[in-house]
Amino acid sequence: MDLLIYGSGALACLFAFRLARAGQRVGILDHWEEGVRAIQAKGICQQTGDLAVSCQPVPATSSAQDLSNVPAAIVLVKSWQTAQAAADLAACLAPSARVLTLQNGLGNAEILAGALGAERVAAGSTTSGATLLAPGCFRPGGEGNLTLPASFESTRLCAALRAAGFQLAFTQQLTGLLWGKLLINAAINPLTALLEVPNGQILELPHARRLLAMAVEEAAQAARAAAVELPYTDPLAEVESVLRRTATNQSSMLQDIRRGAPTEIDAITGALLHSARQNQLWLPTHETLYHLVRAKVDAGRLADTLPNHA
Ligand SMILES: NC(=O)C1=CN([C@@H]2O[C@H](COP(=O)(O)OP(=O)(O)OC[C@H]3O[C@@H](n4cnc5c(N)ncnc54)[C@H](OP(=O)(O)O)[C@@H]3O)[C@@H](O)[C@H]2O)C=CC1
Ligand SMILES: CC(C)(CO)C(=O)C(=O)O
Repeated sequence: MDLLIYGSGALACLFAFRLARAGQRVGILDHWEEGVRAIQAKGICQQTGDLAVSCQPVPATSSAQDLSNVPAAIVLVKSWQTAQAAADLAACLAPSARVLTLQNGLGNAEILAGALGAERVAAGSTTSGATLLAPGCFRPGGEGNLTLPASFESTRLCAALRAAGFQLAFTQQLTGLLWGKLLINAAINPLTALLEVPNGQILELPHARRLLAMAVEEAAQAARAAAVELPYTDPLAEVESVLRRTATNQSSMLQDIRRGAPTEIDAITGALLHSARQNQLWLPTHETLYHLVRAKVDAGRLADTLPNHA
């Protein structure tokens, strides 16, 4: 295997499918047994808008002990699973292996670097979207950008991603890049999760659009207070463009809410609020969105414990 995708959720399936379709020797490692079993049985299946399904065989395992000397990996699990990913990768990577995280939120690269060494780990960012329809089966949610640190340009990982058709861009401004994605996620994910709408609907609902604009303005203020230069000049135009490009996608936070899983609200909105607080900045819209998402998750858990009166 030349490249390991750590994860078997929506985006992990999208990346592994495209790499396998391009003839790359890609494999999957994840602890989600149902996802791994489905991929072992049928491969990774992509369903497109016209309901056409095509499947690619991809080797998959739920145990790092099945792997050794893996030369490169991309981490595509949720931020609460990053510590587990770090421990697994430490057990199966080759000493010279490079690891790329494309996860949302802040703090993932630091967790991986703690276990693997900072020189082996880099964080990038993607605005591609995908929705998991069933274990091992995904629907792509629109073409996005894939931006990587300049230090990654010559790696075999980039060659594999290019061969799979990903459009790569490179940056020296990693903090700006990660904050650029943080702002997009902090604006889109909580709103779509709370309203339970696909990304594009936010643009159709006037009050949601107003909240989006308020969230974008506050996040841009937090970036300025942290002396971070965002990778775009007009944050609202950028967020609206992502919404249009991924209009049919269910955001990853909405997908979490729908299956009663933990959300990435802490790595996204929590990280933004933390930075703002350090700079004595108050972000009322994000503070409210943060607590509403937490309350919605708690309410969902409570509902699961109540007797069914139907
Ligand atoms: N999806 C998207 O469009 C995008 C996602 N991202 C980021 O990429 C990273 C990966 O996200 P994403 O691909 O959405 O992750 P998913 O939620 O699809 O998958 C992550 C993990 O959740 C568990 N899981 C997934 N689906 C189910 C299910 N139906 N039932 C039970 N468990 C399930 C599995 O692990 P386990 O059982 O161990 O919990 C799986 O490995 C995140 O950081 C995300 O923010 C970034 C851009 C876009
Ligand atoms: C870009 C976006 C909003 C696509 O859905 C995403 O990153 C996510 O869902 O987490």
